[in-house]
Formats: sequence, structure tokens, C-alpha cells
Amino acid sequence: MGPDTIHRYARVALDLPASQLGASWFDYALDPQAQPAIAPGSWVLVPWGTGRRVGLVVALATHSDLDPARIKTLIGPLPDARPAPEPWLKLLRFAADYYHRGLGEVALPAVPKLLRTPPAPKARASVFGRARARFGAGGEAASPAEPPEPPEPPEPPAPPALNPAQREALAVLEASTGFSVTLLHGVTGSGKTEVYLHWLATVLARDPACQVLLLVPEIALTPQLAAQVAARFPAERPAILHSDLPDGDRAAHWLAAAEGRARVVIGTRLAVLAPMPRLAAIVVDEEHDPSYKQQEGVRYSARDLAIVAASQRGLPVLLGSATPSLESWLAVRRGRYRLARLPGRIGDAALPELEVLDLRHKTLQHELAPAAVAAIRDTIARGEQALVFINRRGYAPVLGCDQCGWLSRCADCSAYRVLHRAAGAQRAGVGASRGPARYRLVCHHCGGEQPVPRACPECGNIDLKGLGQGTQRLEEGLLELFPGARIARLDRDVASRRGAAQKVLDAAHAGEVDVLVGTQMLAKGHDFRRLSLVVVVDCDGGLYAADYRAPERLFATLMQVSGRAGRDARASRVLLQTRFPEHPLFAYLARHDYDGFADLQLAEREQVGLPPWRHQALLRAEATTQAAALAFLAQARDAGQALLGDDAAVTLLDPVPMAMSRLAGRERAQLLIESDARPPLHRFLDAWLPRLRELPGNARWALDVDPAEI
Ligand SMILES: Nc1ncnc2c1ncn2[C@@H]1O[C@H](COP(=O)(O)OP(=O)(O)OP(=O)(O)O)[C@@H](O)[C@H]1O
Ligand SMILES: [Zn+2]
Repeated sequence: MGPDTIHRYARVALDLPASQLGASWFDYALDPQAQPAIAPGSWVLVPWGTGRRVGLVVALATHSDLDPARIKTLIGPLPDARPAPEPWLKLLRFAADYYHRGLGEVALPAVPKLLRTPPAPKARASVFGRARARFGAGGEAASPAEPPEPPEPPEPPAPPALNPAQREALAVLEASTGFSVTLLHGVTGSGKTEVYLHWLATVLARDPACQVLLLVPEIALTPQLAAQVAARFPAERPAILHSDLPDGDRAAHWLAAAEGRARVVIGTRLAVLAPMPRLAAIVVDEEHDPSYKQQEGVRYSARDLAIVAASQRGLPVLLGSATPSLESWLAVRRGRYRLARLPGRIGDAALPELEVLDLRHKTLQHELAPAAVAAIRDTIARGEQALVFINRRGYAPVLGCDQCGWLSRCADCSAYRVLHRAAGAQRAGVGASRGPARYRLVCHHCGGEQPVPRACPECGNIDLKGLGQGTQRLEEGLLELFPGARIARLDRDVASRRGAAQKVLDAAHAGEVDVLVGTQMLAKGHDFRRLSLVVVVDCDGGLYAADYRAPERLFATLMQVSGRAGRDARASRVLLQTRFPEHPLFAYLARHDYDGFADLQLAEREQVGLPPWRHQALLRAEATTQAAALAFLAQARDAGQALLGDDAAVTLLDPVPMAMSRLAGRERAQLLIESDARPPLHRFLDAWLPRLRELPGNARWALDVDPAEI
């Protein structure tokens, strides 16, 4: 029995796709000398192929099922790394189980690249040492990569006195001990951020060592919040976590969070997977936002994992939104979440007046109805700001030939390539000559690019036309309509240059912009003070879409973008352009009636058995032909049906091509799995996945639990 107490093997999680390998860790032999230093949570170096990898020890074992001859010896601990905190490992285990992935697949992508790259054998200084010095030493504050703070911090240094609704919300939060979920449902501009800050102040004051986590849906929202936090908690240097930081900053900030040195951590969805040893409270701002769901690799929901982390650690979590997700709304109705409400805007500000502009039988200018053009003109004349919202970036969504009907389809996707004005090209101005070299066709799905053809590839017609409007073309159109007006655009193309998005936002806050044109990036969270008009160019995309969540998404987006108007007590208007003015969604929107809309949606979904009433998982498959993808899924369904027998707790639907059936040259199909409850669904998935690995054919597949897009 003696040797039994000696752990000869370490089970090491690596960043490898476990679902296809069928293994979620790899056994390595331990050198007995190294043993005391290595325990679950240790970061280690292991041999892999001809190189080395960084892994996370998840357990020690006395024996391995592998052939001893094939087991390699662990190289040793990762120099200078401190062990991962146990509560984090617990969250990783949950996520790996729940999303049916390997622990390493969950854990390692969450670690900054610099820290999970094996150091060169002769490296002098450790990256950990450098990262530690960089955060906290203050040396990095001057780094040009650090997002600059807005020139006028939106917060005065002394916190404003809370209004009665805010005080009540705070009381609900402060009354909670241990695990609780509170949904803060506050209309746009109702001062939710102020409630977060007051609450976090009390949490931070209670325990000088504790940490708090603030999640935001969008990278562009982190600088604004960081500036507010810095103004409110001058002693705290917030750690910022998102995917657009330079590697050195990312390592420094992540390590400060992971080692408990940063007490306030602000980040996008990936921040929920940062190890925070002394976490005491979590805020999820705009909790309904679809970008909390990761759409590749391990498809986790950061909002859901935030709640799991809170429940595992016995902490309170606050979900804030003007348009809560239906999942959260139902949880409130069932008494699982508490509800705090901020029903009105701060101060004297009223919610904007919403008007639906019927586009039918109207002569449009650059896709703007006459009333919209007039409203923008008046707004500029009053010295106020207008926001023109359009959810399509680029110049025009498609290039077409009106002689033969040719359209710029992507060769590799079931989508059109979008006409883009090349970066750096001068604005052409409508009617100005536009040489083809200044434009490109770009697929927004696979990234495929090509020059604009000089003539129609089908019929030789040289007069190809961009059809419809994108942000670039609308910007041009606005310049033409309002010469002399200061017009600024913000979309992902602008934001792809580091610091560029912040520059536009700063200019808008400083009053140097008359008309903002942009996408989603402008819709969320920003507190523009002089903005009194919002025009939504096209509401119709989501009205009759196939995805059952489309109306919920559209309602949230329209409410968010409307919410940018009139935040400082000016009378404000929102103009919604549509060809379906009678759609019921607009009536709820015009009354600012989230409750009514949410209740209606919930009732409809209950009737047809959709989430949040039922639970779903989606098996996606891709292959070189649609037939092969569907055939794989048909086999998968048969194997699943055989496991289920006449157990009706889980339903397998028919395999179907995905809405976007072709992506980057691969054909894609999906199989939906539904259940009234989670436990039978997950029991089924556990039994099913090993069978899937044995199926013949060379389809690639992946499971998506709680899919956000169908
Ligand atoms: N109690 C208060 N007294 C005075 N001003 C306040 C108070 N609370 C918040 N404010 C200010 O009101 C404005 C709107 O608040 P905030 O941005 O927090 O709203 P919000 O609910 O988060 O809005 P949205 O959901 O649209 O992002 C901010 O400028 C904020 O500083
Ligand atoms: Zn494509």
C-alpha cells in the first residue's frame, strides 16, 4: 500500500479540443523531487510533441490508465507563476461540465498569451515578474496603449446624492448576504451606474482585501467606466480586461486581478474567467447583451458564469439593464432573482418621444425620410447633436448589376460581399468619380476580400452599383445633405485602429460633433449630454427574422439607441424608419413599455415551448458538402434516439442546414436538442458525446449549450 500515498502522476489540462479527443486532461509522470511543489492549481510546463506547453494541474493521481511507456515526465512548475485559486478551479470545472468541454479549453484561452507561452529555456527575466512590475508600479500609466480618459470625466468627484429609487435599489442590494441575484431594471439614463458604484463602494469598504468585478458588453465601454471608477475610488487602480489590449498590458492587468492586487476589475465577457481570489461582488452591466455569449471555441455565457461563480462563492451579483433578458425576467417572476427598479430618468429628463416613420410611398434621400432629414437639420441648427443609427458597416451591403441581376455573392459563404471604401481613401462624395481601386468587396463572415470588378462578371456592364446604405455611404450622404456640419462615424472598421473609437467618443462628449453615424457601438451605455435626436435608418431587419430571439434583440437595440437621446433634460425625439409601422413591437416601444413587451414575448414562447421555458443545446456540423453535414447529424440523431429509447424528457429535432448554410467554404447544418429541464438534457449529452466521437465521416462538429443563435 505504501506507494499509494505517493502521487506519481499529474493530470494536466491543456488548451486542446477535448470534445474531439475525448480527453479533458493528460497524465504526466511526476519527478518525486518536484512533487511537493506541484498540486492541483499549479501552472506547469509539459513536453508536447517536439515542444513544450503550459498546462494547469487539475489533480494528482497514484496511477494512470495509459501505457507507462507512453507517459512523459512533467518538466516542472511554470517559473514564477502562483497557483490558481481554488474557487476559480471550481468555476472552471463547472464550465467544463456544463459546456461539455475540456477544462483546459476553458481555462487556458482565458489566460493572456504572454503568460501561457512557455518561456524560452534561457529567458533572463520572467514574464510574470515583468507583468507584476508593470501594474501597480505605476510606470505603465503613461503607456500610449492605455486608453486615454475622456477629457471631461462624466462623474464629479463627489458622488451625487442618490434619488429615492436609487436608494431603494441600494437597500435591496445591501440587505443581501450570501448568494443572491438582483436584477436592476432601470430605464435608460436612470442612473444604474451610480447604483453600481455606491454598492461597490460599500462592498470595498467592508473588507480592505476584497475584489469586485464589473462586466460590460463592449470594449468601447471600458474606458468610460474605468474613468468613473478612478474618480470614485482614487485609491484603487482598476484592472482592465478585454481582448484589444496590447499583450504586455493584458498580462499585467490579468495578473493583478489573479493575484488579488487589483481590487476593481472591469472587463468584457472574458473577464468572468479571470481568477479573482478575493472576489466579493459582481456587476453585469447590460446583462441582456448578446455579446456576453462567446460564439466560438467554448461557447460560454459570461452572464450565466457570473451567476454560477457568485453562487459557488456565496456572493451577491447585480444584473443591470433597461431591457433585461427574458431569462432574467422569468427568473424574477419565479422569485429566483430579486427585482429593483429605476422607473424614471435622473433629474428632470424625460424619456424621448418616439415616432414611427412609414417609409412606404416616400421619396427618400440617402434612405432618410423627409421628416428625418428635417429633424436632423433642426437639431444641427439648435446646436444639439443627432445620432443616426444603422446596423450595417461598409459602403453598401451589396454590389449589383442592374442589366443582368448579378450580385456580389461571396464565393465561400451564403452571403453577399459588402462594398467598402478602402481605409484611407478620401470620401468620394456622391457623383464624384470613384476609381475601383478605392473600393473593395469584403465578406463580413469569412473575411474574404477582392477588388471591385471593372465590369459585371456576367454581362460586361461597366456601371455596377452599390445597393443600399452602409455607415460609410450614409456618412457621405449626410455630408452632402448638411454641408459644413461636423459628422463623425463609429463602427467596427473605425474602431479597428487602436484608440480611434475613443477619439470619436471624446469628440462627441466634447461637443465637437453635430451628427454621429454608427452601428451598435454607439447604441450602448454612452452618456452623450447634448444628444437630442436619434434616427434609426432601418428597423425592419429583425421584425420578421427566422431566429425567435430577433424581436427581443431588436426591441433591446431600439430601446438602447433611443436611450442615448435627451439624457440631460432637453426635449428629445427618436425617429424609427420602417416599412411595417403596424408591427406591435413599435407600440410597446413608443410607450417605453418593456414589461408589456417582455410579458408578451414570454407568453408566446411558453406557448410554443421555447427558452427560457425550455432548454436547448445545438449540435453543429460542418463538412465539404451539405449532404455530408446532414448525414453526420442524421447518424448523430439516430445514435441519440437509441440512447433515449422512449424517454420523452429530451427531444431531438430534425437536422437542418444552418440559416447561413455555407461559411468560408464549409457547409453547415445543425441539430437542435430540447428539454423541459436541464438535468436530463445534460445527462443525455454526457452519454451522447462519446458516441458522436465514434461516428464515421469527416464532419467537424461542436456542441453549443444554451445557443444564442439558431
Ligand atoms: N442621483 C443622481 N444625481 C445626479 N445625477 C445622477 C445621479 N445618478 C446618476 N446621475 C447622472 O445621470 C446620468 C445618467 O446615469 P447613468 O449613465 O448611470 O444611467 P444608466 O441608467 O446607466 O443609463 P443607460 O442604461 O442608458 O446606460 C449620468 O450622467 C450620471 O452621472
Ligand atoms: Zn465569405
